[in-house]
Amino acid sequence: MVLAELGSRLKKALSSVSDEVILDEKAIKSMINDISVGLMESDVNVMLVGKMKKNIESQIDINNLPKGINKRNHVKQIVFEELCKLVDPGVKPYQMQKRREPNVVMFVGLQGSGKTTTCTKYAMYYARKGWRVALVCADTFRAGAFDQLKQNATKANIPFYGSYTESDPVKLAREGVKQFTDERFEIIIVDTSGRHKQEENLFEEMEQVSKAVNPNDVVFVMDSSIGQAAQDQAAAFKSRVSVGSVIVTKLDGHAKGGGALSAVAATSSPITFIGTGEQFDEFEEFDARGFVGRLLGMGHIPQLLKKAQEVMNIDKQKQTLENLKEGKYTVRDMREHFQMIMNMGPLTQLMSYIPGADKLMGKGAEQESSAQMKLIDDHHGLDER
Ligand SMILES: Nc1nc2c(ncn2[C@@H]2O[C@H](COP(=O)(O)OP(=O)(O)OP(=O)(O)O)[C@@H](O)[C@H]2O)c(=O)[nH]1
Repeated sequence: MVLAELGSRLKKALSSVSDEVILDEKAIKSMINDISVGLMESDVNVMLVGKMKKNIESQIDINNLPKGINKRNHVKQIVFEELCKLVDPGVKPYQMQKRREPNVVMFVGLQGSGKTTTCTKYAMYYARKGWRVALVCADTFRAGAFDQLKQNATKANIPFYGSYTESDPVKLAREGVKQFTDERFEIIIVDTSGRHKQEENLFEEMEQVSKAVNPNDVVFVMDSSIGQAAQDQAAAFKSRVSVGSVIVTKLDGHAKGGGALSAVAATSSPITFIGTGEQFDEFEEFDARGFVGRLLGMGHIPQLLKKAQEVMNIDKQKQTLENLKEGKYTVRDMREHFQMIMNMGPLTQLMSYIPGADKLMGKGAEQESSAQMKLIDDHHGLDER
């Protein structure tokens, strides 16, 4: 689970609302304080935390609640909504469109933010949903960038375009987009160069590539380890190209993730996905309510259903149901079901969509179940060979 530390801190603070014998002003104050400290330890900006604190306080008048209202649920709901506001700028991101022209998406960000890896994760995400997706490498700055994209794309089975000899990123981007447009691809992803710092050369190159390919969306990829400094970085990129969405990476490894997410939201940029690991399936759609719900251990059933629908072959399921009615369930059926569950992503991620599952799965249990799933996976691999 991403931001596990912040999650357990927030859960503990909220559980005091259920556990206190008398829910009075003092108990509420202590809960708000605990939540604020937890957020600040996750590098959320002090001003944002202060604003959230005031908003919560102004909505909870514990001594004058209308009759019939469940005090504890009322308090929890207010806290939940305010936490959602911290990571939700309320701006709609670009939606892919099925039409004659392709959806061109340009990726920008600093070097090492995870751009190239994220391009592949993004491409795979849409390819799994049935879109015809291709990748263009317009990064001529970093030696080995094309090789990396080529390797990733080959592994993920995504067509790609790039060159070992061409040094003009604008030419490469234009040619790649033209080739895939002619070949009727529906989503063309252009990976651009990064630099160590936000510097003029990077921004100029970005603007030129953007002019050449006229993207429908510009995705800014940002490493969560920079915490609240994300606000300045996102604002700097936004001021030079029309950033339409943000992907925050490496949320698996950094305690400052909360700071990064809230800082991006503060620039009114919608976060569309988060990166939660180096593997291509460690990539999640970002939905503020679902994210906060999972952080607080409330789960997110709609997302679980969506994931199941993505990997399910409905016709096959109907057949299995018919077979089950007749009492037939073969080892092949069982293997297919295990495979389907594994295609839904890491088990720990799935469990976080189930309300209260965090209580059932301690850290040891998490590791054990991933190991068990790996065993099944290995066994399945053997079977295939
Ligand atoms: N833990 C973790 N590692 C990630 C994630 N996303 C990317 N990485 C790793 O971060 C490192 C840098 O990723 P790249 O994709 O090469 O970064 P980049 O931004 O394309 O770098 P340039 O092409 O040099 O601009 C690699 O080791 C990736 O495996 C993530 O969500 N979690």
